[in-house]
Amino acid sequence: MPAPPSAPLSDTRIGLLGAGQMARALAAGWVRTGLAKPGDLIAYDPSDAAFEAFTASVGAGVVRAASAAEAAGADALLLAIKPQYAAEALPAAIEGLRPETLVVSILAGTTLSTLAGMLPAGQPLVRVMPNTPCLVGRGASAYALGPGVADAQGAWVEALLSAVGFAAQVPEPLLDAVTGLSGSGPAYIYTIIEALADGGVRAGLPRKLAAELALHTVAGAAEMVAQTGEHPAVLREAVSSPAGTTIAGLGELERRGLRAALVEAVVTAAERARELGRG
Ligand SMILES: NC(=O)C1=CN([C@@H]2O[C@H](COP(=O)(O)OP(=O)(O)OC[C@H]3O[C@@H](n4cnc5c(N)ncnc54)[C@H](O)[C@@H]3O)[C@@H](O)[C@H]2O)C=CC1
Ligand SMILES: O=C(O)[C@@H]1CCC=N1
Repeated sequence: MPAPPSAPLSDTRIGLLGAGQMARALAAGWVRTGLAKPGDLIAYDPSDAAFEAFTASVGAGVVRAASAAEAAGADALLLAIKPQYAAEALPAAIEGLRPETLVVSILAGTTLSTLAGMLPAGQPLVRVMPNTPCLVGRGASAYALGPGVADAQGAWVEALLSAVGFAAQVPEPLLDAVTGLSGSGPAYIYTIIEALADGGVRAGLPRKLAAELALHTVAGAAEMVAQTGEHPAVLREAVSSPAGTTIAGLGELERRGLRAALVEAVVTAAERARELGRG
């Protein structure tokens, strides 16, 4: 598990521009791990429904900012709006930004250079690609620091992301591939869990049991890779008896192209992130 956050981190007020799915997952994860108190989170979202869902997930005491500028007046500002709305939403936030406020963007595709062009010159800026399992402390995030980010600010971002899962610093050009793999990846795995359960039902299991077995099989297999450090192929071979059931099932996966489908899903999502970045 990640190291606990240090005391100064927990004193930082974080503004959020947008309080939707990903903002909620991060903020609830920070509160859950003790990194932030709900009252340190100041969110601006024009949607009442989004803010209500945010409060329900993160905890009573989160502050609803009356304007984007108010949220931007915190010590750091998380940009958690859709990439398509950035140009429209950012000017309202800029009024509240102080020159030293760290801006942390989770916008898919939108580059540091594009964001810098929409912010005051020299504003410290970090681009992050998190994923929704941050909500339960099992996120997978990567981040790239913009020019002018102080070492302490970089360390703060690393701590912020490590508190809710795995975090890695990468060169910015890799972030679109990160988006295709871990940003979008939870959705691929949910599909796999659902399909495994459907298979169980087709093979005769009651739905509830099939869903439980599918979930624990995926979680257990991931934990095996993590804890043994073995290559997945080695672990797969250990399940596959000669002329047994597994090799018969794996044959179907190969024939129907599961491996190629997953590779193409990641590559296509990464390309879509690049397209979003081109506007
Ligand atoms: N959902 C995910 O799994 C991930 C999403 N992201 C990124 O996170 C960002 C947000 O995505 P989601 O949370 O999925 O979207 P979402 O639609 O759930 O949340 C966006 C929120 O922004 C609000 N909003 C719209 N206009 C606004 C404005 N002018 N000022 C403030 N808030 C405004 C909307 O009401 C909405 O609640 C996107 O840029 C996406 O690329 C990154 C990683 C994973
Ligand atoms: O689907 C999307 O565009 C966002 C970015 C990564 C996950 N969700």
